[in-house]
Amino acid sequence: MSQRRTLIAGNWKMNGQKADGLALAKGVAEKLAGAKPNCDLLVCPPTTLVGLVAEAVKGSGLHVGGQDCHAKVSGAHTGDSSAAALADLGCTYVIVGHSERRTDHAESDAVVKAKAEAAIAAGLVAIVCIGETLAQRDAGQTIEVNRSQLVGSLPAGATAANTVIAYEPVWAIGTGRVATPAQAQEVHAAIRAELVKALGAEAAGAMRILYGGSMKPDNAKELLALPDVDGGLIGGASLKVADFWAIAESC
Ligand SMILES: O=C[C@H](O)COP(=O)(O)O
Repeated sequence: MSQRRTLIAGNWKMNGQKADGLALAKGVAEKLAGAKPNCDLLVCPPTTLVGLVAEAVKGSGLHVGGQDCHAKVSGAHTGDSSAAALADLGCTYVIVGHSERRTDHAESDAVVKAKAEAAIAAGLVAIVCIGETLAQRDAGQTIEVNRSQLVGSLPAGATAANTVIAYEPVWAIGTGRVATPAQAQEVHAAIRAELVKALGAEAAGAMRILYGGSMKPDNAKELLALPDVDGGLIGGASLKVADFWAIAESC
């Protein structure tokens, strides 16, 4: 049996305002009060809602996370949020290096690594995202691209307790085109092998690697059953209580 506890993480992205965000978070927390799925559950609302959501679900067992943090603790960085501030609001996780941030904000592996290190220093678990584009996959570069992003983005001092890796093929995000189980397992196994080199077999064996990219209730069970898939980072399907819960129940 895997020593890794499955993590089902919802990334709401830039969706939700007070009323619908609260309803969504409370809806998931209420489900959690009635039944305990065989996984950890996390929601990552937009920064504008993190404090409100964290207060609303306090004590429910539902984890709350940020979608990004700055690498610095404080200072003149207009519009950014520090990892410490997210922790202060009640977050226990933060996503770093999502492909949308790598693209929209030109975040390099070095920036992502620095953000992950800031997250860990603030006591958060860093969810470090990597993944290839369709052009890179078509060019046969999938494994090398993911290997290189992983090595460049992995925080110093990474352990299974403070770091989670999320493999998100860019071509599968928000497209409805999910990776096949064989495609997902191939990359997850390659990531695990690279983690063994970087951290040793024990830490690598215990570290969770999530799959993200059009994970839905109808494909989650098959993906989550793969030997090196330890959970999901879910966008669209995390915006509906029923869909997110159905995925959690397939753990
Ligand atoms: O962070 C989540 C991913 O980008 C997946 O999004 P999606 O489930 O809408 O494809």
